[in-house]
Amino acid sequence: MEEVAKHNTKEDCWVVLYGKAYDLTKFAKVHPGGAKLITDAAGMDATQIFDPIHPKDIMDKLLKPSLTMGVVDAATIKPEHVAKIPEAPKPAPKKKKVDSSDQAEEEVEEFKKPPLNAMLNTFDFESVAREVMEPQAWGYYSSGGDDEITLRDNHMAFQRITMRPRILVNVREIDMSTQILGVPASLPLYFTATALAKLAHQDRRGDGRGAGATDGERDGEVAIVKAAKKAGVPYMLPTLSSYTLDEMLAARAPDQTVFSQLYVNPERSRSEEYVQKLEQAGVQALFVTVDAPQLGRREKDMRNKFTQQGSDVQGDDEEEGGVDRSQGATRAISSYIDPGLNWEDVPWLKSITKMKVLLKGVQCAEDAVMAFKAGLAGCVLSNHGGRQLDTCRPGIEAERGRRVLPEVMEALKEAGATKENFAVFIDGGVRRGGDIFKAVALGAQARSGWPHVSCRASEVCQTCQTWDGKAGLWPGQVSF
Ligand code: HEM
Ligand SMILES: Cc1cc2nc3c(=O)[nH]c(=O)nc-3n(C[C@H](O)[C@H](O)[C@H](O)COP(=O)(O)O)c2cc1C
Repeated sequence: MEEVAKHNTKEDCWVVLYGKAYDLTKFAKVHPGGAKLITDAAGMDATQIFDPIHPKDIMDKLLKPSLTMGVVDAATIKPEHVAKIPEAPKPAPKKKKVDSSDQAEEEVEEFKKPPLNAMLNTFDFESVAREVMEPQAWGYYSSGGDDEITLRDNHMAFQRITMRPRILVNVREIDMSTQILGVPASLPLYFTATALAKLAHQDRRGDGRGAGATDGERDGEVAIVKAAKKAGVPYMLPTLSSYTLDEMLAARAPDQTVFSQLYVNPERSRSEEYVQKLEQAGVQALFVTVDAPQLGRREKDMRNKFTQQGSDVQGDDEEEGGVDRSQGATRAISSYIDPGLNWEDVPWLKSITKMKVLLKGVQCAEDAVMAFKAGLAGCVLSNHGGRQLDTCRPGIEAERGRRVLPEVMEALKEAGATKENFAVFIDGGVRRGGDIFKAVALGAQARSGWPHVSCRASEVCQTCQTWDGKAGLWPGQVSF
């Protein structure tokens, strides 16, 4: 460790991860999370801060073997060598007035997490998550592209769709079970792929009880695999997971079927290898993400990081400063998501697997029809939860002149597609059961609900003010 500690500058940056020292000097400059996260740990053991974010095998996948400088003797790692998560400024705790006989005093009100069974919908979960998650992780989870117009509109579009009930229908027996791509599901819903699940389920307080953790566990995607089994719905494993693929697959119950999301790597052989592994493990369907060829600009998340890392948005360092850093990230992200992927690659995608291949991120009728004609198994109408290109239409949009799902369904029918030969899914803004109902009624086959919290109530006040004149809560929010 003494040897590693000598390489403790931006220009000469070695970092220890899981007992091995890596020379990250060059890699830091193209690191999608920004150089600072790595150079701040120069000469140190960064395992503690790395673990909640990345799978253990990411170095083997992305770094040249020559950058592994050697194995570090654990006995030589002293507490001062261990890089710690910087203390993030937490929002000031809420205060309440307490009347005493003399004067009104202010008392700090600690946030108490309500019991799980008091959280009834995703708005409730979001309210709690905002309080208990680390601000940096919350920034990553809750932010959308640019002005977050699409992010908000995704749910607003559901609110614009109103019910027209028919009466005197026998609803004594209700069965919501269905099949999603041949996989039985207890209701028409699957858990979609979301990167970096450990960020919401980690131990960052040093007391063994992390933000979302119950017994000091940090289960991330592994917990979602188990929850999907319990709920009887499929889960789409993310490519950019915080657990390794093997760990996620091993968490499955013997009879559990999962899907997988795929970001196509510019080195196609890497994707081929990944897909083969999925296929061998019995994964049923491959959802290729096509709406993120370049990284969306999440300004709230960026601002959050800068506040916490104490760097200047107009920073003088090309790699670390606000705008430049984000462009650095955009350049770097194309090192593992191929921005050149196009329709001519579809035959290749179909040729590398026997799994059903679908496109995730289709946003208009023309592309849905092209996917059908290219012989794909289906598509997800999605704008990536408003995290990529802002001002896109919500997949559920049904208003005249802006329609997406109804337009897609009509065009597909005209092109000869049927429920049996082409599946249409939808995601974005699904926050409660009624939303799933609306999507199914309009023709989609399943809704992909976000397994974590996904209503952006934090941003809602503004929206609410314009929407119903009341600041604060959406209808149905916080009921405890
Ligand atoms: C001190 C060590 C590290 C820390 C604290 C760290 C932290 C982060 C964070 C917070 C992000 C999310 C950025 C965003 O979405 O805005 C990120 C992204 C990323 N990092 Fe790291 N990282 C570290 C080391 C590494 C290493 C060694 C590699 C690869 C060998 C790596 C590869 C990536 C990749 C590919 C992404 C983009 C995809 C993703 O979000 O998973 N990182 N990193
Ligand atoms: C924190 C977060 C991470 C995500 N990561 C991925 C990802 O790695 N791959 C992907 O295809 N979609 C990703 N998505 C998009 C989701 O799969 C889905 O399209 C979107 O969240 C649906 O909108 P909703 O958040 O309003 O439910 C992510 C979404 C969130 C919120």
